[in-house]
Amino acid sequence: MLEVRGLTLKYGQSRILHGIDLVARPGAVTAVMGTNGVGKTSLLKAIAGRHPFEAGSIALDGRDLGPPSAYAAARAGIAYVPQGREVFPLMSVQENLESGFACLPAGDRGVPDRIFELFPVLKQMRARRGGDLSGGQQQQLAIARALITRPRVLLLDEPTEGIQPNIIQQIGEVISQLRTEGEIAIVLVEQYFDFAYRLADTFVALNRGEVVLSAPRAEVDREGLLARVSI
Ligand SMILES: Nc1ncnc2c1ncn2[C@@H]1O[C@H](COP(=O)(O)OP(=O)(O)OP(=O)(O)O)[C@@H](O)[C@H]1O
Repeated sequence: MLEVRGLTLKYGQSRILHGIDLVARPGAVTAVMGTNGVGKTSLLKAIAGRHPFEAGSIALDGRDLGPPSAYAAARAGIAYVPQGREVFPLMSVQENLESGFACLPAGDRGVPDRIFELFPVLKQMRARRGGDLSGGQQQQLAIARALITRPRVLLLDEPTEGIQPNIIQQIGEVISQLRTEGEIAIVLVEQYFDFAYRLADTFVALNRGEVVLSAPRAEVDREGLLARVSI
């Protein structure tokens, strides 16, 4: 279980996150929602060790992750799929997948068949350069690369952004499968409301760097949530 407590984060003198609490459980999708600029990406970056935070703590299964470090977070089991995907354009699909090995012990450095079961298109395109894939295929590659690390937490930053509907559906199916398997805590930052609403077990709504709603699905009214996370 991922536990974020009292997280505050600054860019220069501007405080962007003000004491965020968030819990994400294995086998559940925690959707982090809110309008542009409320701090969703900053929160994921902090959890992934990509940006220092000012105060607060991040713990995985009761163990504090300590000072922010992308490598330490990845080693601990936190995988991050950034907004914009960050696929290496000149490297092949296979090489992009293998770049996920960096945080794994040598004995675990193989691409499991499971990855190609989840994303069959990547098997066909193994030798193709990352930059030559469509946006949707790149998004699938970015998720696959994150799963290579056998994470306990999967952070997804706007996985549907700029992607055509049939691939959005496939990505939704993969997220559902991962949830059903129950091993991974999924934190989904998403502006496509219906996509997030369909998948999420818990909703966390942010406004101006603060949590304004945190509730399980059963306690959330769709229209009320939509009003809170829309402009
Ligand atoms: N590197 C940075 N330096 C300074 N300010 C930043 C930086 N990155 C983000 N910000 C600011 O921090 C605030 C939160 O940004 P963040 O990207 O976390 O929001 P967001 O909710 O993910 O937005 P979006 O939905 O548009 O991606 C915004 O006001 C943004 O302008």
